Amino acid sequence: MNFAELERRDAADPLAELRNHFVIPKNTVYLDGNSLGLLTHATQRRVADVTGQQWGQDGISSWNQHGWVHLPRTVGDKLAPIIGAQPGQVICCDSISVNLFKALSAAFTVLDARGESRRARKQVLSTADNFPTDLYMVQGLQQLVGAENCELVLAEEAELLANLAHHITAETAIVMLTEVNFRSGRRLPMAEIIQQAHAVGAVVIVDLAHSAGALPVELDEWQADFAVGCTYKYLNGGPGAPAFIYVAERHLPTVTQPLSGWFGHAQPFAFDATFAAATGIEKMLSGTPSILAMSAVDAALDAFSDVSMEQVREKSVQLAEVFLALLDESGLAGEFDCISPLDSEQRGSQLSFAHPEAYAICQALIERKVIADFRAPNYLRFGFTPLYTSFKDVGLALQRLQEIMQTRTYLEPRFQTRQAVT
Ligand SMILES: Cc1ncc(COP(=O)(O)O)c(C=O)c1O
Ligand SMILES: Nc1c(O)cccc1C(=O)C[C@H](N)C(=O)O
Repeated sequence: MNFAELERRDAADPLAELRNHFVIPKNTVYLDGNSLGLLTHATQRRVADVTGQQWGQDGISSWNQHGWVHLPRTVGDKLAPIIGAQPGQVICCDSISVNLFKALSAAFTVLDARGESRRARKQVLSTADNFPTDLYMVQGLQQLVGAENCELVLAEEAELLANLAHHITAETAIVMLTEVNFRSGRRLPMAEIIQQAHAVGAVVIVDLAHSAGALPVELDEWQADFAVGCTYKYLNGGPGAPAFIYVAERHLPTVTQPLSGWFGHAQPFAFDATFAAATGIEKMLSGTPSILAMSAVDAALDAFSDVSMEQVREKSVQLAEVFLALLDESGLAGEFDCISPLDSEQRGSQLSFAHPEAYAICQALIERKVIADFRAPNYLRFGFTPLYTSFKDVGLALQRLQEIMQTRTYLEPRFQTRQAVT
């Protein structure tokens, strides 16, 4: 496949125009939207307006005048269709980690409301290579409430998939899974998993960090109980942008969560000494929303207003398929062990490869302005963001990878020294 063919694909791409909504770093092929999405022009303008006019001129009256006080819900409702949720079930706040703590605690209250005994049903099932913060949050809750009330149980992903019924049992309280694995890009069959969990009375929390904005998600249709996700990857909300939490409507009247801050109160501005939770999704809020960061997310979501997630998915699959075809043509496929499923149905919007020199190759790519990333111990990840990744980008990435491998530049000492944070 030559560059003429890649340019032909770009010309025929119905999403191609969306790239113009983004600030694309100069001469750069950006394949790291699975870690930090690019800035949109709309966000740049909004942040200028929120600082210049709203905060700068209208000041404190902006809480009402510019709807700051309702922003978590406004952004939640805007995000809802992207993750297959009817409005009123999603709210933007905090980080995934904090939202997981709230979701885990709330999930136990769903079981309490059914009269389940914590001691009989205390297991939180997850996968051993889930993103660590997810596991850490369960460990933190376990420490708080005691191992007799909450116990983290880990399964190997492949073993779990091979026999759901063996792992999800009457002792399982909560199944807490990330739909798309951050290392391998493997996508779990969430509808099937949720069905099995519900069949044995367990509650499900889905982490959508690597799904939201990258592929169609159907939380309502799946009958998911809770979900969390971030907005800084495929939703392009910006570094440290606030996350989101989904609670299925059927649970909203009864669930409670322990981080009962005043923004989760039914009447925050009554300043009552006693907590009384809001009745809707606002009950998942804790403290004051981060308005600058949340405004950035709000504006970034406009990029999704005229596209369907099916279109996004179709392009994502094509980008990855072109990447794999070009890798094959380059003769490098044998050298890079693809740890992502080769069946596109089973993966998210990234490809990951194991290579003993993955770190150095990644650094050499970055020097040539192909932004990929490295994950320990030896994985090279390439993320495809259909809103701004072009087919030509994929061709350029492969061309530069080929140069690096042929000239063995990655063996130069400067690429070999690992930085503490990548
Ligand atoms: C699956 C997953 N969950 C959680 C996180 C992080 O969550 P937080 O928003 O708390 O930093 C990440 C990435 O940073 C992730 O990939
Ligand atoms: N959230 C991140 C951050 O604050 C700094 C650096 C990277 C990240 C990430 O998002 C990592 C990401 N979840 C991953 O898949 O590796």
